[in-house]
Amino acid sequence: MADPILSIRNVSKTFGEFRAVNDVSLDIHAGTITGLIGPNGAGKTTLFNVLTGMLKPTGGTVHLDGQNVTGFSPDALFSLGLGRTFQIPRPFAKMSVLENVMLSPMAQVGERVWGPFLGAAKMRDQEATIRKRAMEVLDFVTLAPLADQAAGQISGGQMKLLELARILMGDPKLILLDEPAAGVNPTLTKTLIEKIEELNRDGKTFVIIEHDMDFVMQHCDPVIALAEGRKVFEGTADEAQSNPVLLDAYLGAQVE
Ligand SMILES: Nc1ncnc2c1ncn2[C@@H]1O[C@H](COP(=O)(O)OP(=O)(O)OP(=O)(O)O)[C@@H](O)[C@H]1O
Repeated sequence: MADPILSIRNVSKTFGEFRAVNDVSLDIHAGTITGLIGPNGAGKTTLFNVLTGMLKPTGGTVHLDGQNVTGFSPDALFSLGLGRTFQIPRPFAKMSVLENVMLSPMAQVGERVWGPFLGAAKMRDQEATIRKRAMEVLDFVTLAPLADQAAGQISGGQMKLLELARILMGDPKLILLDEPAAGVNPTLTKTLIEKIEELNRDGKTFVIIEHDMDFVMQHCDPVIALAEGRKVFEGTADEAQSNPVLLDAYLGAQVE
């Protein structure tokens, strides 16, 4: 098998005495949609926070495409092609949907790098380019009709699509989604899944935290389970559904 796009070795994160993530090792392979499951408090979001540079691990290493990126900042990781969305989206509520996408960190990186060297006309050109790209991305996630609406006024599901649009501005190769389907109506969930699968066919790799087991079993492979900070299962969706321990402890009635 090809080298993993993301390689996590013995990663731990403690808060005081409490081990939220405990010695987790796993590989994410390019082109997959990995489902990360586990009960509340298992450490899934904490692991995402470590992988995306929002928290520094207490121990262990993270390699992205073979490069040791342990402890890198979220900006640096985003520049290297790692995008993530949050369990609860936090758009700039008073700005328009389009402005939120135009403010994506990747567009900002461009501005930081080029801004001081560009004349006013070139800056306008660059803004036009960012605007055009933002509209394309909004069109892709089906939000183009809402481009001028205040981001605080769209639905929770539309905010999740907006988050996806923001990270797509950076053209990431690896996308981590934290509970994309939570609180989203079935129609928008369907749209979101279609977009994830389309992006995946185009070569993007996903890791998805999700409590909705139908979502995980139908769209994720492999499936990895955490419990009390540790990795307790790794296998295919079929194996997950027939694993007695997992079924009993983490999937329960949801699968039946
Ligand atoms: N900043 C923090 N300080 C102290 N404890 C924390 C902090 N962040 C998370 N924890 C604790 O770490 C544990 C793991 O939390 P985490 O949010 O990673 O779990 P999760 O698997 O994502 O849960 P959920 O499915 O409910 O989102 C929880 O007990 C949580 O209270």
